[in-house]
Amino acid sequence: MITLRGLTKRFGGVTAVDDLTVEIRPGQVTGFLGPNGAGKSTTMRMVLGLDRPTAGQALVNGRDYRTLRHPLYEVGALLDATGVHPARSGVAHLRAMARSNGVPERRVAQVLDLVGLDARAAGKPGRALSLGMGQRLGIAGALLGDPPVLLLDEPVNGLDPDGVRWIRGFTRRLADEGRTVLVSSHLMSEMQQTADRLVVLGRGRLVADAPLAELIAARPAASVRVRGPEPAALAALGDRLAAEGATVTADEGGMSVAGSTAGRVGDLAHEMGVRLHELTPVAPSLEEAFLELTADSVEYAAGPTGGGTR
Ligand SMILES: Nc1ncnc2c1ncn2[C@@H]1O[C@H](COP(=O)(O)OP(=O)(O)OP(=O)(O)O)[C@@H](O)[C@H]1O
Repeated sequence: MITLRGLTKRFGGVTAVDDLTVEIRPGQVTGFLGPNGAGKSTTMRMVLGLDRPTAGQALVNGRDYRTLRHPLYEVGALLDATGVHPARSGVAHLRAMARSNGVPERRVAQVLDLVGLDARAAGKPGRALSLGMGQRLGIAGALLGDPPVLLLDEPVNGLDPDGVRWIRGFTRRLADEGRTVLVSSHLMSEMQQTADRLVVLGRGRLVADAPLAELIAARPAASVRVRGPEPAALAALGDRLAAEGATVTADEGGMSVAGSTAGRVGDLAHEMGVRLHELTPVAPSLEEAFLELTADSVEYAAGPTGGGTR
């Protein structure tokens, strides 16, 4: 379990994370979604004790990271690719990590096995690792202490389709084992494939916190597609809808009606005796819904003060 309470981080004049209160629960993959610069990495860094909150709290299993006696046993993280020294092998990296955290060395072979890295791959120096192997190694490191909580920051960035599939399957398995799994991404399409629940950030603020299915269902219908065999009757229907305040755009074989509902268009067509062959609500794509949710922060990211330095 990860608990954020009023979590706030300011860097000079930039509020990277703004009064964030949310609970990330076990047994689920929680997608942490937001455009670049929304504050996802900063939030994860505060959970891991790498950045100190300006205000509020970030708790792992009810405790501040800095008070955990054996943090590797409580929370594992993949923050950036691997952190493996270019000249050091993956297995040497994991052994050093295990030693300095009081994890028995036999666990190294176990985690390599879990992430599907064989001895040959694990024996390569950091500089010879592909991005996909580097991610697996990073996740192996996160799993060394078999922690109940895992944070993965943009784990699929730059991976090939096989690597992406592997990460998706693996995060699912970790959640099914009852762990708390928080996975960040700036891509709605990615989260759609991975997450049970979404926590959406925009400009450091909580924009949504709901099951994925609920967010999908809550998307408003952007417009209604209407087709019929009688152009004149359809045009009359369009005029009535426009008079009610809808925006009607004629297109081939029919029209598109925004600012009304399929129910209203259908009722009116019935009342006017207009034959219809199609009446289809057209929902915006999830990507569009996401952009809408985070529109403020997108503007912010594109604005003159958006691209601050780390
Ligand atoms: N150490 C720092 N010093 C100053 N500003 C920072 C620092 N770290 C982050 N920021 C700023 O805080 C804001 C949030 O950044 P953060 O990296 O947390 O966002 P993000 O959602 O993880 O985006 P990305 O996917 O691009 O990493 C940005 O405006 C960023 O420039």
